[in-house]
Amino acid sequence: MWTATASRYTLRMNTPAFDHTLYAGCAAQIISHTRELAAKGWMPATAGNFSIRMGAEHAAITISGKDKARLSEADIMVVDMQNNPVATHHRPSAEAALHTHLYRLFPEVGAVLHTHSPTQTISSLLYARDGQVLLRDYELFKALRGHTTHEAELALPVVPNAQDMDVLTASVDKALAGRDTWGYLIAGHGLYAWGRDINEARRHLEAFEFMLSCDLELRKLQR
Ligand SMILES: CSCCC(=O)C(=O)COP(=O)(O)O
Ligand SMILES: [Zn+2]
Repeated sequence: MWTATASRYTLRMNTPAFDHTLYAGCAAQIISHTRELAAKGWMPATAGNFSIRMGAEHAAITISGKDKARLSEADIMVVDMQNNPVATHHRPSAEAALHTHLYRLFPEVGAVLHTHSPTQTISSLLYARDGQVLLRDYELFKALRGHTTHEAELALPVVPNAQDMDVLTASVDKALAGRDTWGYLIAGHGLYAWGRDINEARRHLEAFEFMLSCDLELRKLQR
């Protein structure tokens, strides 16, 4: 009886908390995308955070405060869907709650990317009062999953910034209700974009960045 109990205990102790091979693959993808986007100047001064879903219960995510231009595998950790660190004492991104919120809300979401480019930050401040940026007639709508034509109007939500993640998550919940979007802006802060995998999330992020930069240029010309 004692032996059986002991061996069951040992078995549980040896069970890994997550699939390490899957984690290593996710970490490699996060590292290459963060490096490329940091090189564009979209992640200054340690800003931004990236994650990839690892099944129903876990996500690989950047550790808080790291220089996103110089990440190595040791800078990527695993959290559960309530933002608790898994098998590590590291602290996840200060905005991990915004990532897991999207994974809980949308089962098809496989990756979440957050950057702080100047264009994203300026647009988010310009449109903070409106609560959205209205984008019209861009061919690049077709880079967004589910969009097949430029003949459309797309509202990118803008939520107020907050340091309290419960407050911020509640604002995002409200802004996303009944809306079909692959991203949102946080005022004075930056852009969140997501997709079924990291390549799709990156495409969505770049499409939003491009359309927001066109919008800013148009505003200058129309003055
Ligand atoms: C230095 S930028 C302020 C924090 C932030 O907005 C961000 O995106 C990075 O925070 P993290 O904890 O993920 O490093
Ligand atoms: Zn941020």
